[in-house]
Amino acid sequence: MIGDNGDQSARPFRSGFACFVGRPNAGKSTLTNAVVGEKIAITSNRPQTTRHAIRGIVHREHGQLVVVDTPGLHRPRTLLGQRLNDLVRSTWAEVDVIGVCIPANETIGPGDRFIAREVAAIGRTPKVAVVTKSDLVGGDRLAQQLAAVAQLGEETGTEWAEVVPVSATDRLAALAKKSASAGADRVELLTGLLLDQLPEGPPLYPDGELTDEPEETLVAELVREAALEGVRDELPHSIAVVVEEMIPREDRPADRPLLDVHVNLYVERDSQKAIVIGRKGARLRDVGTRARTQIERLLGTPVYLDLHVKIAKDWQRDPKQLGRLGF
Ligand SMILES: Nc1nc2c(ncn2[C@@H]2O[C@H](COP(=O)(O)OP(=O)(O)OP(=O)(O)O)[C@@H](O)[C@H]2O)c(=O)[nH]1
Repeated sequence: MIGDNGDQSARPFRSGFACFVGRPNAGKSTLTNAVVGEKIAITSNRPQTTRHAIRGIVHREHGQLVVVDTPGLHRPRTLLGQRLNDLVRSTWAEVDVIGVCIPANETIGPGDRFIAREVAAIGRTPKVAVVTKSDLVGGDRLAQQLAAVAQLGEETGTEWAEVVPVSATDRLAALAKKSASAGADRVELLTGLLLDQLPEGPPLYPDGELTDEPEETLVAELVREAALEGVRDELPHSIAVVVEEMIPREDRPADRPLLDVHVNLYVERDSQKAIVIGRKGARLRDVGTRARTQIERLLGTPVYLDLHVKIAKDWQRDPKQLGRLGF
């Protein structure tokens, strides 16, 4: 609102980058989606789901916040693991504010301390502690966790600019108009606090743009998300997805368009291929149906999804294959 309120109109426009860090499964991707208000990053209950630095863009009257989603930092066991860690560190060094995510329902452990120390070393970049998944605990436990997070800051030499509890899932539900709650509202509060930490500057992206990721990447991630559901052990890390082609079907009436989407899903071994495809192809059909629904929502057009499972032997350890698969 532009009025004659001196304070409001004098408020400078701020813009810049934020990232959420935290150990695997801390809720970083879900929080990115909740802050941006759209499904930009895929999520799953398997650790290390995130592989790409995906940006979501938040537009507010007085600022623009670009959220970069990074993988969780972890002990690298493969070349992919090493590259992911490098990606995380280089992202941290570039952003204007870091949100350190710590789940409300889990005791603070060595992983959180490791990350807090790493971010403390990044010097002057402001750090906001975000206590995620606040919906999973009661008020007493939440209060204890907030105190533990303050303590973590002291122990590791990290100076928290703010400590904020949030529920990203409640926020996403509220956005879908299903409910309202304090945890959901505090996502908006967090967004404001992050914006306050940004330098003054003009918008970095056009109004209304929610992400600068190419559509192909988002589509590939939606397919990977569908494929991850229900698979176990090492298989999630062995799945890579590449969109080969997206072309509008010719000879369709203008009011009934159809987009042909050709996707290859790579696994590392024959046995994994069999699991992904399932008995008589049942599992792959199911993955295709779920992915197609999400892709149609994202792109706003009916889609024909052509999904193939291929083997890229031991791709996680092979530099050439990593390159081809976009890492
Ligand atoms: N109840 C509840 N669950 C949440 C919330 N945020 C995330 N989760 C769940 O926690 C799990 C991990 O969430 P992600 O957002 O994928 O976590 P992440 O930190 O991005 O994980 P990596 O990509 O593996 O590093 C998923 O099952 C989410 O649904 C929340 O606010 N409340």
